[in-house]
Amino acid sequence: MATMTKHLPASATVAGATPLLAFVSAGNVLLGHGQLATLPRGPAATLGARVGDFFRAAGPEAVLAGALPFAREAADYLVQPLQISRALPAAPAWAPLRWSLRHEPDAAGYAATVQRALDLMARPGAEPLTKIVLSRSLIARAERPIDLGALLPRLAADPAVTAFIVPLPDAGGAPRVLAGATPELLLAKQGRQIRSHPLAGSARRQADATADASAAAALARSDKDRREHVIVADFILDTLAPFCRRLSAPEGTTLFKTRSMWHLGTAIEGELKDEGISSAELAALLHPTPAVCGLPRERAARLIGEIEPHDRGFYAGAVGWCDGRGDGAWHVSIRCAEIAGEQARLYAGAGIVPGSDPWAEAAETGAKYAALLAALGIEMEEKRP
Ligand SMILES: C=C(O[C@H]1C=CC=C(C(=O)O)[C@@H]1O)C(=O)O
Repeated sequence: MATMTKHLPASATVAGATPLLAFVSAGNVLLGHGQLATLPRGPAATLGARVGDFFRAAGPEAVLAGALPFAREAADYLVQPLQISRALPAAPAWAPLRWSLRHEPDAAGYAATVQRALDLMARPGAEPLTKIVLSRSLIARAERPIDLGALLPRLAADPAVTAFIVPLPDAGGAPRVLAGATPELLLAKQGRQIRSHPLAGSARRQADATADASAAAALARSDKDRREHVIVADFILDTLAPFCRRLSAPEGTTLFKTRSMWHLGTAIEGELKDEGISSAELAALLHPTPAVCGLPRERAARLIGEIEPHDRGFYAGAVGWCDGRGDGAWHVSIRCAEIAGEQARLYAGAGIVPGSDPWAEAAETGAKYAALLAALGIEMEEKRP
């Protein structure tokens, strides 16, 4: 049986201090304070077994929360908080920061990578690449450390997202967290009931109401975006079907909006055959879906590793929590940044299918930074040269 590491850091204190971890969505708050234990770390394929061992020892009331990295083979980081609270404490005021910004790559470099992927897709091969999600990152450096307690309510200002802050494993420098405002539910489980709400297919929101409605209507009609989306919804339905006695997407694909983006979304609901399977195990099976990786999954993941200039780390992974009954909620870790001290590394990706326009995809990734830019108080305008 896997062993647990237990330690009680000096910061293991009370509700009210900056939490160790947080999930905040409309009407739902889960804050974890202090770190009681760490789940032995491992790859996605062993998460279900490790979580099962953990709760057999820790009992049904315990909670594990944390992050799965993008790469299925890389080690996850889940912790058991010492204390849970369900209300947001009064937040410290946000003190505006001065920022220096560096793109990795910039829009032109990203568009060139997209073109490379499109060329690969056009080449006939034994294992055709149907979709790949390519990302880029933006390194933002402030003159002072970023105040996570003040950032959390700013991330949660949009009721359409789940704001989150989760600790990341020690990398030698300042303590690291992944903080974000994700709109995408990978998997939620309560008893036998499961839900997933994949998103793929995007358009930037517009300030003018008429232009905004036209952007949404164009997205709903877009063949490229619908193809991008259907691949994700079908992958999730196919992966979950063997575990379910009922599984459906009752409303079909609909438009979903955050404050900065329109998306195509599909609300999937199901009833498990065996409610004993944990939400963590199901999330680890689904992850990474073609909303962040591609199809076929292994080929897309390999190519992402080869052609993206940065390591995704915990971006485009999953963040969430699970209790001893297996209930829990796991979200796709997008619209997020890895934050350590005064630095935030923001990430944004876009799904590429035959017919994608490299510059339009670069603009889409620029738009997807908006949620984090607004929360961090960064003004950025990226112009096509
Ligand atoms: C990969 C990201 O978004 C995914 C989720 C929604 C829409 C997407 C798209 O239209 O490409 C992406 O699949 C990201 O925000 O970094």
